[in-house]
Amino acid sequence: MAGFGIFQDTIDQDVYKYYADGEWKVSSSGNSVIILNPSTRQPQYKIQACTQDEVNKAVQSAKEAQSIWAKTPLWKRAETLHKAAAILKEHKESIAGCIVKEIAKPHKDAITEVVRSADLISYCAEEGVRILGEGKMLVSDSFPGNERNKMCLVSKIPLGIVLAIPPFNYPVNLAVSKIAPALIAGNALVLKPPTQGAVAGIHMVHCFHLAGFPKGLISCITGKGSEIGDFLTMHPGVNCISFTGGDTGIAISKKAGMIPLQMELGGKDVCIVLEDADLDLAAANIVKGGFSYSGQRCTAVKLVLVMETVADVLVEKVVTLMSKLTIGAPEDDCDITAVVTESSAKFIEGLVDDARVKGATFCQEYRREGNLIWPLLVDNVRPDMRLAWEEPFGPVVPVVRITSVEEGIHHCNASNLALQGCVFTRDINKAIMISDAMETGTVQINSAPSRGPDHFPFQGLRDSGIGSQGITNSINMMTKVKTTVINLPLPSYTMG
Ligand SMILES: NC(=O)C1=CN([C@@H]2O[C@H](COP(=O)(O)OP(=O)(O)OC[C@H]3O[C@@H](n4cnc5c(N)ncnc54)[C@H](OP(=O)(O)O)[C@@H]3O)[C@@H](O)[C@H]2O)C=CC1
Ligand SMILES: O=C(O)[C@H](O)COP(=O)(O)O
Repeated sequence: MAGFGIFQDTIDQDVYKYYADGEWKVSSSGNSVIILNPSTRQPQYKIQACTQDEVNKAVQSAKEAQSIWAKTPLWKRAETLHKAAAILKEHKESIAGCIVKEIAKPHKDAITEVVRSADLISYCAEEGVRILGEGKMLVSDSFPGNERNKMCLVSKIPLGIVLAIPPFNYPVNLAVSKIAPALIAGNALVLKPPTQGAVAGIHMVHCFHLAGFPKGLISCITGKGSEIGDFLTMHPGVNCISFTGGDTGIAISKKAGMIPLQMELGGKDVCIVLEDADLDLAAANIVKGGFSYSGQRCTAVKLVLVMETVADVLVEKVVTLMSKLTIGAPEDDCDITAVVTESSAKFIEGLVDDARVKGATFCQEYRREGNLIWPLLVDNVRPDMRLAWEEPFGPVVPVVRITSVEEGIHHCNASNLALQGCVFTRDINKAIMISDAMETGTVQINSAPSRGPDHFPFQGLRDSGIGSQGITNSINMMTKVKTTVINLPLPSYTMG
């Protein structure tokens, strides 16, 4: 249960503490932030509103801890990460319980998120041992005009302090996808968890605490992003920012200093369905891709672009499958649960109203109670409607009927968001050509967009991001290359 058993140090009366210098602490601000339960819209948890001074202190102790951690053998770093993974898995129920209450994720999906996160940490530890354990040696005589008198040893070194800012929808998984690569690479880590999801994040950080990392190496600074975010992202002590979220990331990238940035931002993932597609497969993927976690995934199917000739059949199949979705409480494992906040529900409603006024066809009656929105397929969406371009981040999927593949590709490439996309066809040659023409970070052929498995590269083009995630890419991104050149007095050739 949240805040009990091994987690009792994380809470002071009814306010969760923040974590710095190896200890759970109460903020000197005397202020807390209330987290509302999306389903009940009642206060569920309280977290500390940290001060700038507390950020400064956390950064200072991260700096000291990092120099110790950088001297810790790689196998030992990996061993400590494996330990954290095991503790996390052991406490999956408590952590999933927080996820259910804070972000209304269905219980079974919350459990999957925690287990997936533990596996990510372990995989990252193993991958780190492999890729950081080996370097490169270059010799000078491969470049014109040189003899073999210089040997260049290339290795990867830590950046220093990585600032991790994950979004609400995967408060554990998208936090560890930043924490584990940062740590295995020898960095210290400052986490600013999303407010909605912070308590799950605090429980997860406690698992790292119990695993025995040096004090100060990891900290968890809580508070509203709008209040403490700029101070953190512009902090001179931060050497790298790994951020996942919405347009906030664009603003951060403009304000941050000359440090590496990893930005995974929004998506408007299209699903192109051709005449020769397996329409049952496409329909099943549209429903799974569009409505899992009520559409609150950056990789959700956010626009169906279907050839007019098969549109009626596809829409009918999707509507039939949608009628089987259960709607209600995350505790009951319902498929569709309340969206994260009231402002999110209102935003989604605004998109739906716009489509209604402009003449789209509603395949179901629009229904909303509080933050709970019933799943909705909106057919005959046209490019002048907001739903054609904006991401609802909710259980609403628009359908645009197209008369040519080129029209679909054009729509996909005209969007400022370019995370993933998918294409359904039985013709692999067409699939490859369409995939090549789609200017997005990833194209899935005959399956809905998806980030995982977590070692696959994951990236967005245009406003969807900077850099690439995925375990290997994140480890590499959180290191810098260092070279040491051995200069010989005379050229030396092996066996020469
Ligand atoms: N590409 C991807 O992998 C993903 C993209 N997303 C995108 O994220 C959006 C929804 O997630 P959401 O959490 O609402 O996104 P936000 O961008 O609102 O928030 C993301 C994180 O940034 C923090 N934050 C807010 N303001 C600042 C600031 N000024 N400086 C620094 N940090 C700040 C938030 O904290 P706080 O909660 O305290 O405000 C939160 O931790 C959608 O657009 C979605 O597409 C979501 C998941 C994955
Ligand atoms: O945050 C998100 O929405 C993700 O990065 C998507 O992950 P998923 O495809 O595994 O749901």
